[in-house]
Amino acid sequence: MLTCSRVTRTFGAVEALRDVSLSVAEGERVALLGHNGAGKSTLMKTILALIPATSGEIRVAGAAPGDRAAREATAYLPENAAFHPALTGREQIALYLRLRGEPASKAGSLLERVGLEQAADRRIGTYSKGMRQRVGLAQALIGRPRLMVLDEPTSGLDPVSRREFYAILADLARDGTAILLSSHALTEVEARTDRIAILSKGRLVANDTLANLRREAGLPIHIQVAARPETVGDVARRLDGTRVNGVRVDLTCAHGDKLSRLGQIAGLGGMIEDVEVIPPSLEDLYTHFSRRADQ
Ligand SMILES: Nc1ncnc2c1ncn2[C@@H]1O[C@H](COP(=O)(O)OP(=O)(O)OP(=O)(O)O)[C@@H](O)[C@H]1O
Repeated sequence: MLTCSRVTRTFGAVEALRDVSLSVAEGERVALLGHNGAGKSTLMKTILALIPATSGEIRVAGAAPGDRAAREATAYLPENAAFHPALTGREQIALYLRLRGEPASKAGSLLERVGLEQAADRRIGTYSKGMRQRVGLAQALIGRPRLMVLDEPTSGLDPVSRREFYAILADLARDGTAILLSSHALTEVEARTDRIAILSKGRLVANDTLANLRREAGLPIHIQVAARPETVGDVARRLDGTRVNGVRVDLTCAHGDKLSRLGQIAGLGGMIEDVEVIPPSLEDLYTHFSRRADQ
């Protein structure tokens, strides 16, 4: 649905994007991660034809950005979507529907889709930030887009609103919508997107599933072993681990040694109460790939 091939964008001496190649298939949710100034918004703007790329090629649903076919296929939710505070949710969505040449009567079903049916006839000025983001999502859903570009859609949302927001995105992806979203909140995209793309100083330094990135980075895995209080000293010694408190022993091992370490732990039988395997976090991977690109 979206392909970016070797996209570069410069602003004077600043290379905001350098040679970025990235694609998003139908039904795929891709998280675009990067520090402030990494180039996320610039990439989104070139995809939307709000600014041209300096070089490289972008295709949206087979068309060039800005072409009618590409525009019809694409929806965009900017980071801080602003709506008229005096309008109700229904009036605001009806306005966008009319601008797009669609019947205003569709506003109700769009607002229902994003869970705003109860508040549809209240003024947006009385909405919480989470509710305003939902209005933004309802607006983005007009015309059944095949590609959604969402710039930090969950910033400022509480955990419950975030969960609900991602549940709506999961439904859309199941229906075949391709989703590209940017985020600073690394942990929240872990289980909620299909692929992670990391931009660092304008370069794409990682682009794969979380499982593959973990394998590629080869960062150590942490294992927390809960031992019986009377055996914890013995367990720490036998596993050559670190005793953390009265009952816990922590181990660190390479990805390839995980199974043999778990076998060792299982061999201690009744001395062990529980085992927790903690893979490298997305934060660890993010740091790893950003640093690696700097070397
Ligand atoms: N119109 C512009 N003129 C000059 N420089 C720009 C312009 N737009 C972006 N830049 C520069 O390009 C680089 C990438 O900016 P961009 O806004 O794409 O980053 P970002 O990853 O979206 O950051 P953030 O997370 O802070 O939104 C930055 O160095 C920024 O200062």
